Amino acid sequence: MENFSEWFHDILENAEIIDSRYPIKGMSVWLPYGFQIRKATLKIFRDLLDREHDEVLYPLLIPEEELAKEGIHVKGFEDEVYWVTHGGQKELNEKLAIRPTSETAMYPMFSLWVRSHIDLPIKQYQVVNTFRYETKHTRPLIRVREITTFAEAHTVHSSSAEAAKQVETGIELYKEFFDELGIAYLISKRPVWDKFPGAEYTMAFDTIMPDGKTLQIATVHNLGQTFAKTFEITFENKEANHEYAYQTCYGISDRAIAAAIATHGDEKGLQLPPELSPKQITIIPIIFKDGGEEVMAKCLEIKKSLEAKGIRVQMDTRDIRPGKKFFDWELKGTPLRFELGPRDLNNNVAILGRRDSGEKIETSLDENIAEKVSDLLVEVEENLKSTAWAKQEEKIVTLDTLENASGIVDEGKVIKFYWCGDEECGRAIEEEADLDILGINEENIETDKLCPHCGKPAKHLALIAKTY
Ligand SMILES: Nc1ncnc2c1ncn2[C@@H]1O[C@H](COS(=O)(=O)NC(=O)[C@@H](N)CS)[C@@H](O)[C@H]1O
Ligand SMILES: [Mg+2]
Ligand SMILES: [Zn+2]
Repeated sequence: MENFSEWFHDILENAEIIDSRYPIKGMSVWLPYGFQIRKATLKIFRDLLDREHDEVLYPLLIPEEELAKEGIHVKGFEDEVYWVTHGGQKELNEKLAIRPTSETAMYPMFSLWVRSHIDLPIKQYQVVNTFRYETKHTRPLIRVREITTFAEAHTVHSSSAEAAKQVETGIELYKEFFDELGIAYLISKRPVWDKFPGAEYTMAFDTIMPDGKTLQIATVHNLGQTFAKTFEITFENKEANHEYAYQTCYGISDRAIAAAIATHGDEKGLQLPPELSPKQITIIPIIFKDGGEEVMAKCLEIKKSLEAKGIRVQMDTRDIRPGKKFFDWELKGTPLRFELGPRDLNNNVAILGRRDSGEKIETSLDENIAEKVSDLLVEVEENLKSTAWAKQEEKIVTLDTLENASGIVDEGKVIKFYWCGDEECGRAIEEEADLDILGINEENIETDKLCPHCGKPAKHLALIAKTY
């Protein structure tokens, strides 16, 4: 893990997650194994969003006129938008943007739908691919040009308070989502100069990758009435007056999968929380020349009992030596394995192996194996999550001064510091340390400490780091 970037690229290839040799920079192919992980991730995500959102689907293409309507928004994306200019041989009379995100696809429709406060709130989400002509160094899953797993939620409200509350709901949903992926995260309010184009404020989730750099894995934006004014989304309120609506939007992407791979992976390869892992246990019959049939029969019986309990199980019956099988499934990150040989059968025992702790647990075959496996899977899930949070805690240092900030960050740390919150000061801090202020992690704290840069009274605890 010393060279995380190399480890990350290798694991995507060796565990057959994606193939980034697709002949367009920043675009890759989801391979079968990776696709199953993506599918499991989206199932977790949809189960959460479906609690109070409607899943929908909007067109990929956006008329230039709509994309350009909101000045700050289009400014923020003008260097990243891909355009469609032709239909067949014919040049289109209006360029069409390929969605970099879908505000300008959705909000003209909201404008058609919203008339009265009884039409509100609208809470929709879609899981689509979006396209951004990223000019910074692209990396598979981390900074891509086709964001294949862009899950964007957009909500419309009849009051500013309700929109602010929805931002909090979005944050809670994402906390649950990342908790299920066992990913540790930091939540901060992005500095004003780094918020989403057109938003009033942006709340962001960052995770500390093994190399100490932080990755923005989700954002929740309070859009205020800016887009409602641009797209004429107005409603008749209870007092029969017309008001502009209040909006939020929030999203995650392929980075959620990148973060799960990075968080739980190790020198042996991929490691996945049981909910994400395509298979949760591999049964490995240890076959010698004699006693093979009984071993196979027992293994099949165990496989059936696991499947009956809804456990995703596979049996590795390849004619290769067991050690190679262990290696392969450790590389693929399968949480558990079940080994059974003729001698074990005679002693009426089997071995359950844990990928996370390396533990080998001798188990009587008279036990309820399916129950034991279910319990172990819960233990593995808890262990992976608590390990991730412990690792994150180790990487955060709270400092009174930013003197040696870049040196400390180079050791793979994230710095929490007392900040005045002023933009000019913040930008100067970033400039001097050549780092990014992630934002305010604890707002309006009680402290008599002074801002390390400008000496004004500190108002918040902020985070600063090297970022992806
Ligand atoms: N090039 C990229 N590759 C992978 N993920 C990305 C990329 N650009 C953005 N993301 C992810 O997508 C999330 C949402 O993107 S965003 O620009 O911050 N916000 C929006 O687009 C809003 N419409 C909410 S969906 C980001 O928090 C980040 O995690
Ligand atoms: Mg970007
Ligand atoms: Zn200051």
